[in-house]
Amino acid sequence: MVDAVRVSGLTVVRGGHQVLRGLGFTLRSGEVTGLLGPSGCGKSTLMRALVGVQAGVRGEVTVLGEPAGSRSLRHRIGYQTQAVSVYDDLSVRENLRFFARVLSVGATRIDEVLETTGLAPKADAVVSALSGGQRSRASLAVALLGDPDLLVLDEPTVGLDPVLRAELWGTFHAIATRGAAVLVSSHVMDEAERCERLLLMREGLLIADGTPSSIKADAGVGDIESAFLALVRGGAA
Ligand SMILES: Nc1ncnc2c1ncn2[C@@H]1O[C@H](COP(=O)(O)OP(=O)(O)OP(=O)(O)O)[C@@H](O)[C@H]1O
Repeated sequence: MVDAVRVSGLTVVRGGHQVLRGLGFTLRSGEVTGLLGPSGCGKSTLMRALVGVQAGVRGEVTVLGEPAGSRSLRHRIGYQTQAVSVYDDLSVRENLRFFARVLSVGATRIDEVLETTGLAPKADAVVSALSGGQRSRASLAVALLGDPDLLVLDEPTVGLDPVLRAELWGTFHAIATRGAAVLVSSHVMDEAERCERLLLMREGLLIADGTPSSIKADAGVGDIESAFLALVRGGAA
């Protein structure tokens, strides 16, 4: 597998406080990596640094062989923020048409992302009439329009029921299988088992980087939540 992202010595200072404290890791194409940690530990800041929209970044962040934020990366990265990023008063298809024009993407891609996100039956529904999960999938559909090589998803499953969550994780894996690197953040530890690889964060530091099984085995416990607690108690951060 190819490294889609290489990060070393990544530090971000906001309001005089070190929000990220010298992180180093790589992300591989074809894998779903989970970014897990408690609220406020720096997950969104890290994601913004990868996408190239974070202020106050120090260290090296290379995405698809280019420095993060390079113009040439714009169409190669899909980013879903925590806020729903589609227009409420337009239908799903109208939103996709609008963003496809912005990205200079052909109309056939609209049908593909509707299929991938399971939104084809809701294509002509106005966004304001959709459920929370469907809105979240509409934002995901927009993030997928450019057929990105790196997909960065900030808490895409928050507030969704277990069935929808399982479906969305299936979608993330399908996207990775087609060759993209997928980074998904969550503060819910039980989502860890759905990832091929995990980055565990606490207070701006990376406290573990590995497969769910290797992290559990290293900590000598049976679940990621216990592994996280063992790492914290052992003084990893
Ligand atoms: N502009 C800013 N000035 C000062 N502190 C900031 C600023 N932006 C973020 N922070 C702090 O940086 C830390 C990390 O924030 P971030 O949003 O990255 O966390 P998170 O892990 O994504 O949290 P959540 O899971 O709640 O979204 C928080 O403690 C936050 O208060």
